[in-house]
Amino acid sequence: MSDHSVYVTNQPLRQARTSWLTAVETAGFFRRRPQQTVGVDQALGRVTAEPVFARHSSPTYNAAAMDGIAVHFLDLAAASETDPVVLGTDRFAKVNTGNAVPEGYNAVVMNEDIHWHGDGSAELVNPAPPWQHVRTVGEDIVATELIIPEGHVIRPIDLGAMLAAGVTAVAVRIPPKVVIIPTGSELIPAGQSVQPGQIIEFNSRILGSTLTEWGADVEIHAPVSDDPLLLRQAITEAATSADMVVTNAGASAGSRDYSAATLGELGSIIVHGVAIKPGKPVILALIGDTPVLGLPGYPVSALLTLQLFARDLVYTFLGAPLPAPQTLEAIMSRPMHSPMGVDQFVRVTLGRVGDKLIATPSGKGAGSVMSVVRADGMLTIPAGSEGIGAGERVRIELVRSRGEVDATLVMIGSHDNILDLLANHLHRRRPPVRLSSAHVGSMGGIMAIRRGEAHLAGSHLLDEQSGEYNTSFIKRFLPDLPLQLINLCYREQGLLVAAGNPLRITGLADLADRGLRFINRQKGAGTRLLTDKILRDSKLDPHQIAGYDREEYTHMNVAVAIASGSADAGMGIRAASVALDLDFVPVAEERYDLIVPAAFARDPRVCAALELISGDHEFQQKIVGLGGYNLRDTGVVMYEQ
Ligand SMILES: Nc1nc2c(c(=O)[nH]1)N[C@H]1C(S)=C(S)[C@@H](COP(=O)(O)OP(=O)(O)OC[C@H]3O[C@@H](n4cnc5c(N)ncnc54)[C@H](O)[C@@H]3O)O[C@H]1N2
Ligand code: MOO
Repeated sequence: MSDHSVYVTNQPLRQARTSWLTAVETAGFFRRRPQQTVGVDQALGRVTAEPVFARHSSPTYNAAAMDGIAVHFLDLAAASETDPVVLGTDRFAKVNTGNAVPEGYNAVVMNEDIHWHGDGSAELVNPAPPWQHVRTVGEDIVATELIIPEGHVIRPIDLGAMLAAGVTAVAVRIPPKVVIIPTGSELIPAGQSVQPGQIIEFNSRILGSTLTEWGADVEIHAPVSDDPLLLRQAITEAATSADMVVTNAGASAGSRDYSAATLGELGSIIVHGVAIKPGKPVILALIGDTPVLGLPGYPVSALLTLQLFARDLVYTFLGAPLPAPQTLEAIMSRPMHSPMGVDQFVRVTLGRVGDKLIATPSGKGAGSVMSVVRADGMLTIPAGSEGIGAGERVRIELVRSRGEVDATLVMIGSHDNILDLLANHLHRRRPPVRLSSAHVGSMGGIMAIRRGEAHLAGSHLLDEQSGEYNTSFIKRFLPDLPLQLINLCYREQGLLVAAGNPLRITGLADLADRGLRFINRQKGAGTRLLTDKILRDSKLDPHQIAGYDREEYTHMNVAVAIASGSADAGMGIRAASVALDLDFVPVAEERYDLIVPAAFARDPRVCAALELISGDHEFQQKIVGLGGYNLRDTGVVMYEQ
């Protein structure tokens, strides 16, 4: 193996795409375009390689379009209510819908318009225009007519048109064969128990299914461990047998990242390193005339770079048109910083609140699969921009339909485990309602309501002076907004500790005394205020608590930190301890309410949520099953202004 120092450049995206597509084209990749003939029954979703013309007309004969009698239209020319025409049995023929209209006839009269005489003759009171109720030869398709053009993705209706026109086989493109090679010694197959340092191999399925959706013929290679010889062997074989190869991971400059060195030896590297985030270390190479993409290991980086650099290749190889992106203009709910010189791709959720379409980042980190699961669209912050300000207009490329976006209920504020239940029950309704919930703490929710960016906010802010929940904060921060405060639940707050409470933690004082590791919630979270109140009540200084500055955004993130041993205790709801089999030291019961602005009280999405909360017994039983909830006031209006 040659010198392992790898030089990752930072090419602008546009330049990288141009060099890549030019190199692939020059190599002759797009000239291959193999084709085959398949039966129409096998043709759904395939791309036509040649235009399809009608072999014969449809209908192939003049067909009755109604049940009735075939007549000669001239015989009825003089018919009227006052002077009906009576046709003898030799002047008409009975026909059913679809029957051939016999020679000598050129119109059909419906049964409903015939008065039958006892001798079998037919009395008619209306004239008939020529070819009335007749589907004439070629009315639908005329022999030799173009049915579908070349480069067309065959749909169910196209199959019918081809068969109707006598076409039983069709020339289609052979899809490009793509071999995906996951790499990394840490990868194990899904379904096995995972040891520390091991990663379930799932990227190949994201990448493979995406390629399949585009029309490629995908083969997934078994994961190759970080061994340059094995990698070299796998890539060499794949490049011989496939039209395109995708390797995954080992793309950057780590001591076990062999992709670039291997591809450099086997072929030529066109690009290594693009000024995008995520996805920077992507490698674009050619082995002979076979494109090989070395995608970064992080799932979001891998998917994004596949979209940026493989999609055009698959569609062009197939001769199919690239689907046009669907875009929408939205308003950014919070500022997004972006490094200069880098095209940054931000996954966002969208929600229509009042007359505004609000975009909110759905999560960050190139390793966050859920940021893509949740996303409704993608925002690109171009290289020349330092970021987007809150309230700024942005153009979003949709990954979901507008209908789904419009059916989204936007809830911003405090996190509670009930929200996952709510999301599922709302989605079960017909028509479904999608819940987009951003967990930014109770104060964050109140502010989102103030800016008109959420339909609902969950809040559990205790006013220490009055001992009341939420009302004083609403009066202060939402003074002029007509709204209702509706109770969702009472819930137990306490210290989440490891199963069995091995450290015998009884309260925050134990943490201070024994130097145990705490994990906190973010500023503005109701749970954070509760922690601070308890510290004050117990005359403890936050500085005495190790980990006071370590912040998480949800109860479940606090719980998982304790379950994984990275902290000894954290404040949270009982349901989070139940969910992860932790122990729970109760501290307080608190009230959790929903702020419902009057402007949205009749919104169908809001009504659906409120109906579930206050009226659905099964839903309420599920809440109780989570542990630590009391529903004595659920659905009750606690305050109104
Ligand atoms: N010193 C530097 N470190 C890193 C740089 C850099 O420029 N200098 N770049 C960072 C960026 S940006 C990215 S993106 C990552 C990508 O690096 P690799 O392509 O070498 O990927 P790995 O480190 O091997 O893996 C990253 C991550 O993804 C997991 N993974 C990999 N394959 C799969 C799979 N098939 N299924 C599921 N998960 C997978 C892997 O286990 C790692 O956790 O490098 C940064 N570092
Ligand atoms: O490019 Mo990496 O994908 O930013 O994380």
